[in-house]
Amino acid sequence: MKNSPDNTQSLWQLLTPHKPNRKAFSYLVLLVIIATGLELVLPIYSSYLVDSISSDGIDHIIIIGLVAIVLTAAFFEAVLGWYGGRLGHKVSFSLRYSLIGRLLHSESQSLDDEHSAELSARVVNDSKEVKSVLAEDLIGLLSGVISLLAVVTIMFILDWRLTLVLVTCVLTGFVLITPIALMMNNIGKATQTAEANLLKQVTEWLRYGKLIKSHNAAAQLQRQSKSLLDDCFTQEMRATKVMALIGPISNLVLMISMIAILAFSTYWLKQGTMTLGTITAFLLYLFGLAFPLMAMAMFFSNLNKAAGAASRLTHISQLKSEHSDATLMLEQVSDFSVRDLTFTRGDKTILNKVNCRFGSKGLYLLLGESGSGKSSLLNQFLGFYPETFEQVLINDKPLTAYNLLSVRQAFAWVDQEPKLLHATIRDNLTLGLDTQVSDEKIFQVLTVVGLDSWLQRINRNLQLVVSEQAMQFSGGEKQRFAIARALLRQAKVLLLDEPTSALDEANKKDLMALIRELAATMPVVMISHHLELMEPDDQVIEMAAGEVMTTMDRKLA
Ligand SMILES: Nc1ncnc2c1ncn2[C@@H]1O[C@H](COP(=O)(O)OP(=O)(O)OP(=O)(O)O)[C@@H](O)[C@H]1O
Repeated sequence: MKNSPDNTQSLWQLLTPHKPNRKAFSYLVLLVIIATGLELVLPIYSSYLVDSISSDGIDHIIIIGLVAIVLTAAFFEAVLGWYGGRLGHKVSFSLRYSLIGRLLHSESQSLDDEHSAELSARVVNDSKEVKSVLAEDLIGLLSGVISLLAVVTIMFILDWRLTLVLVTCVLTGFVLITPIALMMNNIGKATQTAEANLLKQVTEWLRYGKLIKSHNAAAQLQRQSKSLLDDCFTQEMRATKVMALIGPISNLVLMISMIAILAFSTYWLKQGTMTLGTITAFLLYLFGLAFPLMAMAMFFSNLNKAAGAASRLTHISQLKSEHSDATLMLEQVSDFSVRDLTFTRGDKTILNKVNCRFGSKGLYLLLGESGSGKSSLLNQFLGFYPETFEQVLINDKPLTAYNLLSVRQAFAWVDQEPKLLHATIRDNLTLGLDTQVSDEKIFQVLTVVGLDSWLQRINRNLQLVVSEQAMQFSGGEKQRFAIARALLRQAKVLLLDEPTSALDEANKKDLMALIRELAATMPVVMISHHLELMEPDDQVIEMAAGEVMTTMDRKLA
């Protein structure tokens, strides 16, 4: 993934559609002003309290006032934390929702070079960086700026000499801390990349757990994980070193400021040009300033991290979405074909000037050696490749004319290795269906595809979760299950990619009988390597090296 040249601009562009509305932002600013204001009132009130202590003690009303200010300040601080957090979480929700949508709706080829686990890590982790800069650091910055301006003004009114001392100390602290905090920028980006790599590898290894065990590769891969973990460790240690520097430097600046203020104020107190109350207020403001200053430094550091994350998320948010703005709905399929279709990937010509036509019913066998382009030809009808839409015709109209969703509703595709989601049997079977399907209908279809004994074995439990690793299906059962899923969609065309490859002779025969039954009412295009499956009425298309060699109604002798 490329980093865009201006990361901060990427962050802004990424957030623009998701940022809180003006009203919500105004409430946030109002809360910041109230909470910060109350915190600023406290030192002035304390100064007043100290100066009003006499040998008779102190007025109760003044103490009650102090408690009221402390409690109200605490209350508003809590409300601000809650409200700011909520705004940040909402932005994160909206951002993640749109990124997930973009990934799911993107043109399938745009993800060809990406790794799914890395993309997931981006959507989850990078958006977290963006959120924390909004939910936490932005509030810190706002209250920090307000505090700083207000405190310096109040102090200046209280005593300009001591203010000059304080401002000098604060500026020194800022000059020392900011460059160190900015070092976090590159570290943050490197940490995110290292973590995304780790997640990518671990996900892959867990997904193929049985392959790894069967190849005795567990120990080897665990050793490989060391270098990924080393990478994470190195970046995390760099961050820890920077943070370890920031803490003592802030403390040092705070201490020196305190000593300077105490020294000067004691001198001016002895001269009689300053009261004890003013000194109390200054010391409290000094403590109060430490947090906003740190928060401001953290904001700029985290802003850089978020901007780096945003440049990667922008890549996702700019993925090209599939075209589906055509309004013509595909209701019936009387024929479908490809005309002079050439399909390339990089330098490779996968399909070369292919012409073939399929009718409204019957079984079409797509034969050819491995790699001859059979699957690529079938995939053209599913609208995966916009560049060939004009050469793919349904009812003599190009694919561009049709609403893509209706095309995919009409063409059911059963993959060479049917994919089942980690979800219930019911959810797998009704994937993408808007209408409610009754249990009876599901049982009936499963029986039609010959899965009745399998159904008994799972106690007709449609809520059973299909596990990623457990073998709840044999190869043949999986194929049948995928065909049942296609039938439930009431598709008009069935595209089958080697459905018999995993089956023994008896199962192959049964499944072929089912396919032929279906082909009596609808077109079924089936990829196969097995010539012996052919029957007299089948139509055969033979492919070799991306070209159609023959299309014929082959009658067996
Ligand atoms: N997206 C792609 N990018 C690059 N090459 C591709 C892509 N899709 C297919 N190919 C290549 O095109 C060729 C044809 O692939 P295809 O899967 O269509 O063949 P096939 O006849 O169905 O093979 P098999 O019978 O083994 O399934 C293969 O060499 C494959 O590697």
